[in-house]
Amino acid sequence: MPAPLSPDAPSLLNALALGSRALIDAHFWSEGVDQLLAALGEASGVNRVWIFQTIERNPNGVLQDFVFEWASSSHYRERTQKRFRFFTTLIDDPEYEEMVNRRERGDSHTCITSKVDPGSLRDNLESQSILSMVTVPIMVDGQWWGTLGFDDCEREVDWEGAGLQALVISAELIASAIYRQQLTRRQRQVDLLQQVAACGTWEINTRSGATWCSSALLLSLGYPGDYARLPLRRLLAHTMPTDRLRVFGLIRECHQRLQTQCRIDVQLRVASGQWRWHELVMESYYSDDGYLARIGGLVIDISQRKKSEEQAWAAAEFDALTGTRNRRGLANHLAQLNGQAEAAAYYLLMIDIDYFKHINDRYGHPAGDTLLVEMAKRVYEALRPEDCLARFGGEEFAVTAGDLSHQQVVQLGERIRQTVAQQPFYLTAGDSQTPMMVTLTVSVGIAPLALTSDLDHSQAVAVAQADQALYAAKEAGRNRVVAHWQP
Ligand SMILES: Nc1nc2c(ncn2[C@@H]2O[C@H](COP(=O)(O)OP(=O)(O)OP(=O)(O)O)[C@@H](O)[C@H]2O)c(=O)[nH]1
Repeated sequence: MPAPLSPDAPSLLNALALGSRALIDAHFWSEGVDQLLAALGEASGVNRVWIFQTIERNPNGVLQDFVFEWASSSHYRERTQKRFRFFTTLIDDPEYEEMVNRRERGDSHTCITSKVDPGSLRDNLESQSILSMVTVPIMVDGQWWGTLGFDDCEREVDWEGAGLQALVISAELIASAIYRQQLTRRQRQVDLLQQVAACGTWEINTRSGATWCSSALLLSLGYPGDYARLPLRRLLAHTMPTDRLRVFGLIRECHQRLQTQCRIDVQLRVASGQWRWHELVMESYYSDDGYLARIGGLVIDISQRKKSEEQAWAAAEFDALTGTRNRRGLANHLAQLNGQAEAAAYYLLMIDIDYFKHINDRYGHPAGDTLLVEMAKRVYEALRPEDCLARFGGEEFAVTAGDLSHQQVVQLGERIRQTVAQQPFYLTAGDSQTPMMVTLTVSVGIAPLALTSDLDHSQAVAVAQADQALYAAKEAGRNRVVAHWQP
């Protein structure tokens, strides 16, 4: 038997150079792999170069798929054979098991069939008329992704040495092409997810000021998705100036506490030029000496959520018909005043439309609604900006006013009464196109309102007293103002 041949290392290196260029240039990474295998096959003179992808390793065997092949002639092609489609090789032979273990560890394996101990590995090689074989595992991210193999059916080749080194480099080139392709695919998925979820990712290097934004974020801010790098000042210009100061303040606070995560709601100017609410989730990265090195994180468009919250807040605090505050809105307004203002003299004025039932009976409920809206507008005009008007229910309104003497608040009640009574309201009822003139009057009851720490109680007292005064006004003939302190 002649001594085994050694592959020509310079030809293999040349093939490697050609193949690596193909891997970089190819539009699809698989085309690059095909070209690399062909270059290596031709340079080494073997009959077949192949790649098996590892699908699963289980205790009994390995499930693989035959994914790439180059053959020196069609006679040596095997990939098209059905038996190589997702095939399982049973581990029933120590030599074969050792070979699989080596592949899993990332070690290459060479063999000359005539020197392999009898067993399933040798049977397998002989059944394919292979005289010598070399396999190099393709390790992607530390995992046995697959195997690059060279079969020679005409020669016994000794691959040890420079030839094998070239094959190891080939497997690494293929592994990095696979890794790149996996990253690109994942990147695309992340981009899609960010677009669907209206969010983006960003990072700022605090030392250099260099920024990085995901393509979804760039697109939402009005830049092309592949925009190389936004200058920091341009990125900051997308943040509402007042919010920018809050962000800086929060970062400073986090830094002092060496806190790594924080969040804040800010308004960002988006592609349309509108300001939209976003949630900034920030992660700080510190260097070993405690220096803030990078800040990055998520930015999520929450404008829809903010809008719903505002709508819910408005629904909870404002009256849907007249647009004035409701009972809860008035209570919250008073609670806010209580937090800020000195406990100045405050008053509650209860305003009730006289004989409103007649209006509904005569002109219909929708006309009555219109009158309530118009009435609220008129009362509002009689008030000072700091006074608060609320619809308490039905045809009853309440006003809170502060910083007035007893006499002044009675004058305010009088002004409200007059503004309603002095000018008629105009209504269209039913199918009639001609507006009808309706005169209205209101009765007003006034009581002092103490802004105390137990606001619920003092408000209830004021409502009861103002109601008594209102009742007195109704009893006295309506269209009048009565204060609780008046005899
Ligand atoms: N159109 C309309 N009517 C309402 C609304 N809420 C309450 N009302 C009506 O307001 C009327 C109140 O009637 P009453 O409590 O008897 O009082 P009034 O007729 O105004 O008489 P006095 O208060 O005694 O002067 C009822 O007919 C209610 O149906 C509303 O939202 N829209």
